[in-house]
Amino acid sequence: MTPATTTEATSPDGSLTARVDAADWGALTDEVNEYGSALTGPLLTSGRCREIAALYDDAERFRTTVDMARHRFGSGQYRYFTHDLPDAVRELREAFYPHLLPIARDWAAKLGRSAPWPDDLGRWLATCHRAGQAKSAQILLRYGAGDWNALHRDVFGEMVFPLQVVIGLDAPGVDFTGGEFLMTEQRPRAQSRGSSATLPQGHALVFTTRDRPVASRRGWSVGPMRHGVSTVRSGVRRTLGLVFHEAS
Ligand SMILES: O=C(O)CCC(=O)C(=O)O
Ligand SMILES: [Fe+2]
Repeated sequence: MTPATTTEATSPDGSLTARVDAADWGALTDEVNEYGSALTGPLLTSGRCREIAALYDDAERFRTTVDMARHRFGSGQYRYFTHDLPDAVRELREAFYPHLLPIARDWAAKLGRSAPWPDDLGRWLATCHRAGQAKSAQILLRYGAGDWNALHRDVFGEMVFPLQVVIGLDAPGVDFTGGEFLMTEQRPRAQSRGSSATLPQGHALVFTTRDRPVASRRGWSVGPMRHGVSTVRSGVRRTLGLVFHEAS
């Protein structure tokens, strides 16, 4: 057998940017426009997922740890990374941004809103900082049996990017059961519509942060959305959350 090259051995999933770029962004964009969310397909190897999940125990990487039950956010724990992001997390966030940007701008145009997001993610983050949203919003989450995430929105102030990404780090049906990703969409003067997604290990889900344009008789109306996670029935479910604005 030919020995693996160094690159293959250390980085079997190749460049993360190349993996993100290789997703079918035309189809993903259509699906996000239709439903407010879409799964990318496989991006990270299980080894890479384990590596990222293992960061959870490295306390110095995080600025704060949230006990979800204490805040009545559900049950479980998550940790906010410091600005000194691990390379893989930084690369993934930067890789997604240019693909989400056209969707964000299109949504803003449909809703008659301003689109304050420059091509350069760093410049947008600097704008967030100047507006008083200066803390890292990138998180690692860990749910054990009985844990869940209440329906919510990751909005921290005026500075909002309308889409975000969550990456599954454990395998549903193998490492855990339950723990479906949940979304609701509020309809004007009607009851909400629910949807769910099983997040496979190493796949990413692109989803709506606050609201999205929904076709209505008179053009586009605002469809407010929330997301959360159903109760994990057994095992451990860990995820990486990428948000494209900063926290306060
Ligand atoms: O664990 C998940 O699937 C969702 C976590 C979440 O709320 C987020 O990424 O914003
Ligand atoms: Fe969230």
